Amino acid sequence: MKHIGILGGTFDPPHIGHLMIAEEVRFTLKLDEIWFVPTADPPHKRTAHATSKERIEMVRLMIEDEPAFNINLIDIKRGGTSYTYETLNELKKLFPNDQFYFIIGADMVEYLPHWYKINDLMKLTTFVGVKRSGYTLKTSYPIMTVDVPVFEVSSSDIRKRIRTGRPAKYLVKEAVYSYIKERGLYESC
Ligand SMILES: Nc1ncnc2c1ncn2[C@@H]1O[C@H](COP(=O)(O)OP(=O)(O)OP(=O)(O)O)[C@@H](O)[C@H]1O
Ligand SMILES: O=C(O)c1ccc[n+]([C@@H]2O[C@H](COP(=O)([O-])O)[C@@H](O)[C@H]2O)c1
Repeated sequence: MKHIGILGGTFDPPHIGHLMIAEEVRFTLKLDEIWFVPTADPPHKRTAHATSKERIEMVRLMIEDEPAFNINLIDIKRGGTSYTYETLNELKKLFPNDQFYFIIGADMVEYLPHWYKINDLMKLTTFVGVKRSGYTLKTSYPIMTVDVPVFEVSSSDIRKRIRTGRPAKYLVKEAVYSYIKERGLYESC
């Protein structure tokens, strides 16, 4: 049986906050692997600015040096709104012997009451909440928490920085930054 951490996200773009929480949770819970799962349409925010292909490529570039990190395209292949209940149902059918830990930042912990079929979803996975500036990990749902350094980095701030010509270079992996610049991503969004 493998213990697998899932980091679902829009990854528009993927940044060092994602890497940091994935590595802290992997280490603390002694997980075998972390799977980065890019969404098709995110359930609670507007569609991504970059295309699915671009977001997949950026995640690939971000994790290429890390053998314990993988990308899984289950949400993008299913298409439509990426409800985690559906993702976990599919994963449990495909990998019945493995145990999944769904990693979420505190903003998503606060949003848990609004998740699709949340009570059924709670039976399919263990949620692992991590701190995020401006949000609390207090919830009535039975989640685990892992202590992480608080990094204020967010994809929306990175997009805004690129649009307004402020520095974003060290908020993403070098290869991701080069990809963003080569393609001119986020310059006008
Ligand atoms: N700096 C961070 N610290 C802790 N958790 C984070 C951080 N950035 C993202 N996360 C978590 O990672 C998951 C995927 O995040 P997502 O891809 O939506 O990035 P984001 O930075 O939250 O994007 P945006 O700013 O566009 O909303 C979510 O559970 C989110 O809470
Ligand atoms: O299933 C839901 O209702 C639901 C609501 C909000 C977020 N999620 C999932 O949480 C992950 C992080 O979402 P986001 O929008 O912060 O990138 C991603 O995998 C989403 O599919 C899922």
